[in-house]
Amino acid sequence: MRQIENFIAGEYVAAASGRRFEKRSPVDNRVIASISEAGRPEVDAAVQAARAALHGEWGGLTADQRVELLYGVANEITRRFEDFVEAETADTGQPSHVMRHVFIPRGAANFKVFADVVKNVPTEAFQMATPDGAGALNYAIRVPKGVIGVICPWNAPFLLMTWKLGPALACGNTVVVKPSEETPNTAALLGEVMNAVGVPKGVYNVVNGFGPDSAGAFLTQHPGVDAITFTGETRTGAAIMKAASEGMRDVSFELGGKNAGIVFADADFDAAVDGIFRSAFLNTGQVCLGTERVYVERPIFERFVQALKLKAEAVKYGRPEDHTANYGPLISQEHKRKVLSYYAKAVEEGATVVTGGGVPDMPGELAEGAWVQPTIWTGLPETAAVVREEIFGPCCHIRPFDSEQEVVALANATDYGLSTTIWTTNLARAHRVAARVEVGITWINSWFLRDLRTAFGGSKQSGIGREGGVHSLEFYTETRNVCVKL
Ligand SMILES: NC(=O)c1ccc[n+]([C@@H]2O[C@H](COP(=O)([O-])OP(=O)(O)OC[C@H]3O[C@@H](n4cnc5c(N)ncnc54)[C@H](O)[C@@H]3O)[C@@H](O)[C@H]2O)c1
Ligand SMILES: O=C/C=C/C=C(\O)C(=O)O
Repeated sequence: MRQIENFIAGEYVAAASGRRFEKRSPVDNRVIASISEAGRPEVDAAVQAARAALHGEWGGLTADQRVELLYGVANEITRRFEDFVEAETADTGQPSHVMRHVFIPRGAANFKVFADVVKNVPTEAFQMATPDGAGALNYAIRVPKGVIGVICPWNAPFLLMTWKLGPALACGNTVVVKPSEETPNTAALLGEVMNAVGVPKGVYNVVNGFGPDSAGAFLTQHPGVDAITFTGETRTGAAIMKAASEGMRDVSFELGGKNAGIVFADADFDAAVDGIFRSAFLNTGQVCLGTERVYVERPIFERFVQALKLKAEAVKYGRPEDHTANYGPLISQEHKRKVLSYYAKAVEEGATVVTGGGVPDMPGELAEGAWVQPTIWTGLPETAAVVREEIFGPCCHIRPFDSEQEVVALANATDYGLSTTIWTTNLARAHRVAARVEVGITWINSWFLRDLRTAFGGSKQSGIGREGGVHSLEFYTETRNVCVKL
């Protein structure tokens, strides 16, 4: 069984309280790790270490020197690729080939892309006239914001953590990370990488624990934290925003979604079925950008439902290292209970269960894991709880539509606004609909195709702010204007 400690000022340390909690495997519910739960003293020490690093060697580095170090971090992640794959699959139970091809490579990319952004982005300058005719010159300088609190979810732990660390460190900040209690492994491993590469002590710190009355709350309430970046549930975002209001600390939030997939009758049918299948069921539906509401134009509705059903019924359950498997368990027993409660609610609400709706028959010790069937419903009104609320499981409701106007209204009738995926071969319509859907991220004839230079974030209750490319600089730096009278 793995022992996971906190990582403070370059050292792995257990909490003074001696408190530990257990991590169970999603695959078979075995206890696989014991984790030290940081209390206020450890959070305090981590924030102080991060502050000291800002004023120490790290703060004295040039941008070029930081960029070199971050390239070193990316290369060391690549060198230890299999360790990261192993750590992430242990935590999430997802197929290792998905980790190998999608999630872990993004960890290295997240450091490289933001190193490049910081190296290449210009700062603004404005010349202005003055009454004496000599003029003045304004120019901007960017400075790091300071100590950043980084609060992470469990669904794509390494990708989502490094998506914040890359720009935070490239901009010269220091960080204290609170990984999800469900997925502490890769954050701990990254400490070894930082030390191996020579990132100064205190730049990267990790405190483990839960949210309320634990490391998450202690960190977000800590007055030594200058800004907080958070990915997770909208409800948690509200609690963190409250904490951040004390001291007027800035926040960047990537929150929940109830994303719509829109399939027009003229779409490339097989590509649309494949795309919606991936968006609903990749990572067992635990993707913030995933599709839980599917709208299909009436002429192809029945055929589409049948085709998606066939694919959902063909998933191969199995352990992460089983190369023939393409579908994993949910993250935890707790999440399994939540998803199954929605499966039951859908039936109570009068859904037609096209496929799934329960727990698969798993052999041997896998029967103890957090497995649920991929599930498709039809026939529910838009007011049904399973059509309105984020379930974060492998399920979707499919409804027919008759016009472009109708489907835009349906897609927008939600408090969330993270992403959408539109399938059509009519380009003019694709652009029209994309402009009218109230979300931060729209994919046309694709899904989760990521260019890390683009703006990423949600509208409405799906988030505050945008990260990605130069947009990340808005959050991770403070812009100062200098006005020089000539
Ligand atoms: N918009 C995006 O980019 C994006 C990406 C991935 C996941 N998500 C969302 O994340 C959610 C799933 O992740 P989750 O269940 O881990 O989310 P969560 O909100 O339950 O937990 C996220 C993190 O916040 C911590 N936390 C909880 N309460 C806290 C508090 N009061 N103060 C400080 N920290 C606290 C948790 O310990 C965890 O580390 C889904 O809603 C999903 O849509 C959004
Ligand atoms: O589960 C959510 C996945 C989010 C993806 C990103 O934040 C990203 O690709 O940068």
